[in-house]
Amino acid sequence: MEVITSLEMYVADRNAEWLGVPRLVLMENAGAAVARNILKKYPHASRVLAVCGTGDNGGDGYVAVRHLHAAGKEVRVIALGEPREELAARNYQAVKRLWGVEVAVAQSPLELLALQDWLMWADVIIDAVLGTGIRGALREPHATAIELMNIAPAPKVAVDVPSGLDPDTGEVRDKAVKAALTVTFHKAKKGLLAPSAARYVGELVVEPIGIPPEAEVVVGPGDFAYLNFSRRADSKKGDHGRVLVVGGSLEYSGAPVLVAKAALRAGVDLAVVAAPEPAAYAAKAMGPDIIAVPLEGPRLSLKHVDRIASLAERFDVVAIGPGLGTEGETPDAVREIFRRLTGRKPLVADADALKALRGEKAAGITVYTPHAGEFKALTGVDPPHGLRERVEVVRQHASSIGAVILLKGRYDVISDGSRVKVNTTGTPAMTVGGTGDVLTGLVASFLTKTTNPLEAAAVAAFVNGLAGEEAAAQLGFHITASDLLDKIPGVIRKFAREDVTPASSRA
Ligand SMILES: NC(=O)C1=CN([C@@H]2O[C@H](COP(=O)(O)OP(=O)(O)OC[C@H]3O[C@@H](n4cnc5c(N)ncnc54)[C@H](O)[C@@H]3O)[C@@H](O)[C@H]2O)[C@@H](O)CC1
Ligand SMILES: [K+]
Repeated sequence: MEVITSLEMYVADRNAEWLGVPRLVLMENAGAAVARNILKKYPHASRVLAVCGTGDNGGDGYVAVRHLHAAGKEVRVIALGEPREELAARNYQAVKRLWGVEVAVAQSPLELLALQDWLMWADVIIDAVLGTGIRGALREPHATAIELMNIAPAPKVAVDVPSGLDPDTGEVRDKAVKAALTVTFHKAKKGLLAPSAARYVGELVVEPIGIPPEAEVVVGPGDFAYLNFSRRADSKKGDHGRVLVVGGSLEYSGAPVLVAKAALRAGVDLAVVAAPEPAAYAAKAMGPDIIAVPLEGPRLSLKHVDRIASLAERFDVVAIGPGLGTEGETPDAVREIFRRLTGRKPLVADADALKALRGEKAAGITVYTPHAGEFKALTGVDPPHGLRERVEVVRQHASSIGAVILLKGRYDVISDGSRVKVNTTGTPAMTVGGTGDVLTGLVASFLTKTTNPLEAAAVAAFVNGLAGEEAAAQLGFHITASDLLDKIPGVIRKFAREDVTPASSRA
């Protein structure tokens, strides 16, 4: 049986909406599936009681109530408060307009106890109190509701997850509904299959609710849930990421600057460019936001390796490649730096660095961001044109190298060797030079916001593509990579939760 975590489910749900399947439709399908299963399993039950929490699990419960009412059942509802979120609230209001459906709101254990005869009245009880949104120890009146449902003789049908059970681990901290039937949605929540969960879950039915399979592959707004953009009120400089960019040469000075600026725009505190002297001085001249460390000579060479390795100690992520070139000792120096750092420091390798890394194995958190030509240089293989074949080739090479590979293209393909994501944002206007450097900066920045490099790369590709789309909406095919930089904050703010959390209690 295929399983899914509650976080993966949250992501798929948001990405389904992005793909054009509204969440209200998913909720409708979920609630209808619960009703259908009740009618099938308990055809002779005539009285149904739904106990609904204030989240979307309760929302599913209200939908089920509508369908059972339409099927001619006598239905009552105990609401543990008025729903706060829009979708559940809409279904709650719709239930209140039904003729003959009695709704009682019980927000305390006492109010629930007064409704005990409703629990005894029912032939079937729908448990729509808590689903994948359960957090921490049970609060009231939820704890009492679970206890009273378990005392009632009628069989319980759990919506998605028996309330009180951890959907990811199957653990029951306090108490949980002992269901006769659990109707879960899309895929089995992981915790439902834990051996200890069996006595709560009862019979398990998995119902599709219209989430397209693409919603688990395509990068969308849901994927931001893997990244932490919040800041504590007592944050200090450096807490939100320090990125070291190793790039540039006599010939190229702009590339590492684009990487650093993109990382800053995406929300790191510090981005430092370590570059050969001519590129470092040019970088400094490119604006007050850039700190540059000059490396003696016109290009990266073996004599710089020690310096870079010790400098890297003070950073959270190292991005290497843009503008380095492939002349002289540079490829040897790249390989040496890579060997010293891989497994010890999260790394992003791009551009000329990729050409030097053929045959190298990566360890720890490492992301490669090749375009088709660099992929060939890195692996010896031309990426196939068909998406399915491309996905498979990227997955195989990611697995054998031990890195996340983000293959740029019309559709970006991202894999860590087992999982695969595909990004569809972007525009042909982005073929202009430098957009890949911006992407590298985004990946580096996002590696400071998650421990999941696949998702850091996936969200980076998504943001980069949308920044390009927004710039092109204004300037058409006349954008430059710098235009993307200005669009990054707006794109991130559209999708990320950027709240300020309370100061830590530690001094
Ligand atoms: N893909 C999805 O995520 C879908 C979710 N749906 C339903 O939505 C559910 C998830 O909805 P939500 O994220 O709103 O979460 P829930 O409805 O599971 O729970 C959140 C509510 O419970 C309260 N709560 C959380 N922990 C508590 C505790 N320990 N004690 C007391 N109260 C607590 C919260 O304050 C909030 O009101 C799923 O289980 C499923 O039933 C479906 O509508 C369709 C698709
Ligand atoms: K439930």
